[in-house]
Amino acid sequence: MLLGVIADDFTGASDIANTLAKGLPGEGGLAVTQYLGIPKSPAAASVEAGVISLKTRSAPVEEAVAQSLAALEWLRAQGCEQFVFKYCSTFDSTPEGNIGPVGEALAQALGAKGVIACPAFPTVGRTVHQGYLFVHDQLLSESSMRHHPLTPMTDANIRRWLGLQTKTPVGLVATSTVRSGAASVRKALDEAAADAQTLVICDASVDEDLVTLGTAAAAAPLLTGGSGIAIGLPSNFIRSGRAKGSLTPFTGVEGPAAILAGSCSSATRRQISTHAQNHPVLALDIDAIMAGSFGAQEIVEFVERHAGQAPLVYSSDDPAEVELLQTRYGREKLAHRLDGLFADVARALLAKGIRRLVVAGGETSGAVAQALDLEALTIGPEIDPGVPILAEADGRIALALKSGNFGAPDFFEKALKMLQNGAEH
Ligand SMILES: Nc1ncnc2c1ncn2[C@@H]1O[C@H](COP(=O)(O)OP(=O)(O)O)[C@@H](O)[C@H]1O
Ligand SMILES: O=C(O)[C@@H](O)C(=O)COP(=O)(O)O
Repeated sequence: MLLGVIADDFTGASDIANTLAKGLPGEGGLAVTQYLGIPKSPAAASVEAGVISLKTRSAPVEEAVAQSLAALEWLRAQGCEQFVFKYCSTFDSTPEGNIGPVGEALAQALGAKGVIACPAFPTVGRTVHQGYLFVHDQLLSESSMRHHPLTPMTDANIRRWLGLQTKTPVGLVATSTVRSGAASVRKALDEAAADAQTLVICDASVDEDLVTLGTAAAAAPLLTGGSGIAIGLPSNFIRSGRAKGSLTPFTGVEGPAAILAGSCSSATRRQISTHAQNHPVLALDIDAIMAGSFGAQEIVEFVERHAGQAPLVYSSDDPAEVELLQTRYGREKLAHRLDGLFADVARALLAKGIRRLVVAGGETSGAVAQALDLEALTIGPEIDPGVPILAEADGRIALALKSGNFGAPDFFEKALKMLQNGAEH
């Protein structure tokens, strides 16, 4: 294994696995496997990039650090030469963490300073200018991310926000330096290192900026960022002859299907209303769930009753209702209960022979994937930017784990078709 990625949630892991598998146009990507948690056995010899999905984005800081270091150890034991810490393109974190503490702990373990920190993902509108993160034409703090149920993002100055989380000062490499080329970026990162800066926010607003950052970091032990930071990395390995440059084939999986959505993001809510126009949907009654009068069994019955019609079950709600429910039940208790419910539903559906499953939301996907006890998934074609098809090696089940904010309004129908037919939907 050449490249090891530690991702702080499961959808984010799919997102960067997709970037690495795709590579640059005309060059091909790396042979990527997404692991669900830290594997218990060694990786297959054919794997060039291993992406470990953790569920540490909203975990207590010490737990997130410990799990990330354990993932680093496993990847080191597989022979990785370089490591990436993948977090969200909207920098999902709180003033306590976990981007800062995990980034600093990994850097310390690898003896790295002047480490790139760049959440930019221009394809989906995430760009960084002078250390300020934009979501399309809005500052992060003016976007719908200010209402996120677990990590409300209220400051777009991510250098300042990250500074609240770190022990060492946070640097900045601005666009003017990035546009001067990889050598200038390298020099700026070396200067940052000499100045005791561990993490350095790097501006990027187009893919070419990210390729420049990737080239500048060809020999760096550690990079951190969104999936965009990986755009230039396969090239480093392919051009130096260390990787072949390949595309993973996927032929499709036939059989029962379902969609589960726990994401409350505006993109997911739009996808739910689009899907509801011509498919059966079940909106969960949260009060009934919290009272124990409605649960996994009723949900599975709904899915079975609508077999063949792409049934969708969702807990998603608008920010005002989410706030109300959180006040009523407590933010963590509610999220824990809903994540657990989706996990129970997924386990029951798998036992009943589900073959295609689409899940919306990072925390929700983490809970579901853990419940399904899947260890390693290969990466198939991209459904929408940042969301690939995932398949178990033995072909038992194909999945799409969709980041809350990703995907076009018709994502759910398109995803189920692609899980069935491969790239031809
Ligand atoms: N109606 C709801 N009210 C409050 N919290 C909810 C509701 N529905 C889902 N949640 C919780 O909100 C969180 C959404 O996070 P996540 O699944 O990561 O979605 P996203 O990818 O949009 O961030 C989950 O922990 C989920 O359990
Ligand atoms: O970087 C991104 O935006 C995604 O890969 C991601 O991590 C999104 O997380 P969720 O919205 O919690 O799924």
